[in-house]
Amino acid sequence: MLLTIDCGNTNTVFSLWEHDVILQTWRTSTDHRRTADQYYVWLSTLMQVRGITADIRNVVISSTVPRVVFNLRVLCDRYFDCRPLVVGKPECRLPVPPRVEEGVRPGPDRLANAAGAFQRHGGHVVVVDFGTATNFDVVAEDGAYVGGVIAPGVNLSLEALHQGAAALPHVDISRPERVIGTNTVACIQSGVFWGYTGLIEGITQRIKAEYGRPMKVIGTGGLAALFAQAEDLFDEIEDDLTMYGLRVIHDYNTAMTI
Ligand SMILES: Nc1ncnc2c1ncn2[C@@H]1O[C@H](COP(=O)(O)OP(=O)(O)O)[C@@H](O)[C@H]1O
Ligand SMILES: CC(C)(COP(=O)(O)O)[C@@H](O)C(=O)NCCC(=O)O
Ligand SMILES: [K+]
Repeated sequence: MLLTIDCGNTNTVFSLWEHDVILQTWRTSTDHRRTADQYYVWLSTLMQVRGITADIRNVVISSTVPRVVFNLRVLCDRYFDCRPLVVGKPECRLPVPPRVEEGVRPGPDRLANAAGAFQRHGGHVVVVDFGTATNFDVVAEDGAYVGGVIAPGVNLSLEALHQGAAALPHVDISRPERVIGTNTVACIQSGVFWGYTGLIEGITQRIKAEYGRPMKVIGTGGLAALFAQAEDLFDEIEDDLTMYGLRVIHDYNTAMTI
């Protein structure tokens, strides 16, 4: 069985695949101090709860936090008896290499998104990925990741307001009906929700204008659905896009070694 691991700056997500479908997905906070043994106890307990007896033999990792990769490698070696494919490392080949400036290392999450988006939609795609950062990943006609935009993430912005302004409380994101807030919380929610709606609209429009061809806009990450309520921001929402991209990269590497 294949395990795909998407480690972001906030959360680390594990998806277990049975053939072409994701059987289960589990999420834990990202912490580079977590050991291989801790991961395994956590993962095997969750599998037991679901009655899954998995024979994991293949693992693919995308990590935007380099430090956690060490313990994830130990997990694979000690418990799954395999060497994981780590996206961004030289031994992990990509179906289509990125076209960016010399020496730039695009986030592995962005490379996985590009691989997944190309497989599903062909090229000419913008992926809007709501994580710790809000990323826009541009995928060209041939499937190459060709760059994009990195904006501060929604929760990071909310947290920054709280940290930086003594009188502003911590607020959770939600969609306010009105733009003009009549209390502090409503004002913050409006600023962040409608502010990000404008950011997504504005940046996708500018990307399309610069790219010069019609493009599909795919939203992914936990908050995509919330923003989709606001306006017509996305052509599709695909929560599993990064995981699917990891699977595509795995299949490509397997085919190359046969
Ligand atoms: N459905 C949701 N509602 C509210 N916040 C969410 C939701 N999904 C994710 N988040 C928040 O969005 C932020 C980014 O989440 P995540 O996608 O896990 O980021 P990363 O991939 O960078 O680790 C986190 O602060 C997380 O708590
Ligand atoms: C922009 C990111 C921090 C987003 O990561 P995430 O929000 O998923 O943790 C990540 O893609 C990254 O570290 N990128 C490296 C720089 C680049 O992509 O150009
Ligand atoms: K991510």
